[in-house]
Amino acid sequence: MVSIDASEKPQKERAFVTFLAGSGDYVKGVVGLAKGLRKFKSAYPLVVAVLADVPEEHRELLRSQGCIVREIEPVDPPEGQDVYARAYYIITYSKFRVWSFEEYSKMVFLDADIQVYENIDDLFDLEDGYVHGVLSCFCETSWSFSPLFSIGYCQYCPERVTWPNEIQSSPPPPYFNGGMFVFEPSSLTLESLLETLKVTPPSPFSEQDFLNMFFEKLFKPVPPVYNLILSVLWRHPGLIDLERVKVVHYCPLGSKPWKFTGEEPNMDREDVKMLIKKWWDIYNDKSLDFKPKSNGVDLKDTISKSTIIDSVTEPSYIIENPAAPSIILHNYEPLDLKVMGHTNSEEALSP
Ligand SMILES: O=c1ccn([C@@H]2O[C@H](COP(=O)(O)OP(=O)(O)O)[C@@H](O)[C@H]2O)c(=O)[nH]1
Ligand SMILES: OC[C@H]1O[C@H](O[C@@H]2[C@@H](O)[C@H](O)[C@@H](O)[C@H](O)[C@@H]2O)[C@H](O)[C@@H](O)[C@H]1O
Ligand SMILES: [Mn+2]
Repeated sequence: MVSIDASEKPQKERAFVTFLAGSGDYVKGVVGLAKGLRKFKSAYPLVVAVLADVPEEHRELLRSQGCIVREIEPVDPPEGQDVYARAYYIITYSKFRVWSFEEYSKMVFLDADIQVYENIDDLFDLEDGYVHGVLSCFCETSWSFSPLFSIGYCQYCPERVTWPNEIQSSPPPPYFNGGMFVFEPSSLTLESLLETLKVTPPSPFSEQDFLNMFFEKLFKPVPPVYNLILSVLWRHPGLIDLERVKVVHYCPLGSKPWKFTGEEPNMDREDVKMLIKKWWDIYNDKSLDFKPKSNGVDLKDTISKSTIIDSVTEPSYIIENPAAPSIILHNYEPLDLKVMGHTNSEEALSP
């Protein structure tokens, strides 16, 4: 019997992974994310889990930007009334398929409406056996269905309200935003996710609610600079130092850079306009386009990308000279693995 000692066992790779559905403009988000990870010299590739409805032209565009495109089966939403905060949240359960990518030892999931503004490879060194993510803010009206919203509770300022006993004896467990999480792929975990989903009714934030319930005992918060939900800027002024933010999540309605008009509430803020421009600067930076190499020869010249890139309409929104961010707030320490020892939201949020 041939034995392979640990040193010979092929090291599994690490990778970032995102999710893409439909033939719309989210593909621009993935192109931007691929270029952002390249800009900040990430050591790991970007895998894109695509549903069958993503057109070949978009898949080719993503491959031309160095992405690893993997088609996944959709995950059907649980039986029950459609209660989603946004109608399209019905498709986001399909994110669960990323647990099937067992050729990777560790993955960092990033929504397609996320951009990185620093290298975040340190996330891969977080403790194994847990799901790591950034706490959600409960202050947007998208949370108005929740009693937490009614009493004004938010994880970003837990001391703001005294916890009324009539609701429950203590604040809820930490709850993370489903746009960024660190996990280890496992087909057993995927099977358990899917089996549990069958007996779990739908809820407003679909897969995000489900993942928080499923991983309640295995979730460890990381500092908000690793997934700045844009609305935290106006819901909690005085909390985040924009200069130190590593990841921006363009969540709020109207904040998707590829369809930004500046008309929705808060979209006329100088800090929002600055972050939209930062996104476009990366998206439009041709020096960040993927340059495949073979035997050291730059194959870029042999791939006629112009026909592919042009197929994605050029940016419809450019802001000239937005003001620099006017908010200088608490500094967050860069992710220090010792921080990973904390077990509650207060510790995770403490500067
Ligand atoms: O038409 C769509 C809508 C959503 N998504 C994917 O689903 C994620 C979650 O949707 P979104 O980011 O819009 O939700 P939010 O974070 O704004 O609540 C997106 O980032 C994409 O990765 C997609 O690919 N196509
Ligand atoms: O399907 C549920 C979605 O729930 C999350 O979006 C929400 C959530 O973050 C709320 O906390 C915000 O208030 C809201 O604005 C934002 O849209 C994830 O970003 C997204 O990837 C996905 O999981
Ligand atoms: Mn998102």
